[in-house]
Amino acid sequence: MTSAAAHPIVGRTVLLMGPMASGKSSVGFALARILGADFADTDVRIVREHGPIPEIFAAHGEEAFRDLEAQAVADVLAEEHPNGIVVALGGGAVLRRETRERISGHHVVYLEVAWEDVAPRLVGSEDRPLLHGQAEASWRELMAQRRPVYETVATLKVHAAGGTADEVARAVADQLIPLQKELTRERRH
Ligand SMILES: Nc1ncnc2c1ncn2[C@@H]1O[C@H](COP(=O)(O)OP(=O)(O)OP(=O)(O)O)[C@@H](O)[C@H]1O
Ligand SMILES: O=C(O)C1=C[C@@H](O)[C@@H](O)[C@H](O)C1
Ligand SMILES: [Mg+2]
Repeated sequence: MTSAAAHPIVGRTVLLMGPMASGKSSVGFALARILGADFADTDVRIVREHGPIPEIFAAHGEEAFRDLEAQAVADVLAEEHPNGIVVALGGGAVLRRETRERISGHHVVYLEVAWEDVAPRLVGSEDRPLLHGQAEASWRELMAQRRPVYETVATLKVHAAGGTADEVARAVADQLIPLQKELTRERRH
């Protein structure tokens, strides 16, 4: 494990973004451990406070879910995390402009995957209402709409299917740390 004092990400906020099943939650948890940072998952916070995501979609619709999600992101960013925090976002969180504005200035890591990578991970998935039981067609359609947003918002893009979640987290850390060093050096000059 990298010691918290030894790496320049300490105290920073890192947000993980990407499509359903790209590994935001699993990689985020592992990355927080590597960085010695706190971890939050906005989907988990919403479920804890408001109940299962499919029930929120069914009872109140997607926009109501997006309101809760935008608030969850705002709340986590307003908290004090002296050791830094890794935040797993929901797959559609960056569709909201207010969220894009709030996260700008932080590290936003795009976990890039293809359908073929995530298909085995989505087998039997029942907690993703936007897939409507037609996982491949729905996932591909959402990606066609969202890829340009992900590409625009990302400060770092990482291929997220070349190994286990722990290995992907290691790859993210290995790219984030020099990036932050570079940013810190630029700010000093
Ligand atoms: N690199 C990986 N290799 C293999 N399996 C993985 C990898 N990353 C995540 N998984 C598995 O894929 C599934 C989905 O991962 P995870 O829940 O982390 O994705 P997510 O991006 O948070 O999805 P969602 O948008 O629905 O929140 C989980 O069962 C997880 O264990
Ligand atoms: O991609 C999406 O729009 C979603 C992804 C999940 O993380 C959840 O936030 C929810 O199921 C919606
Ligand atoms: Mg997740």
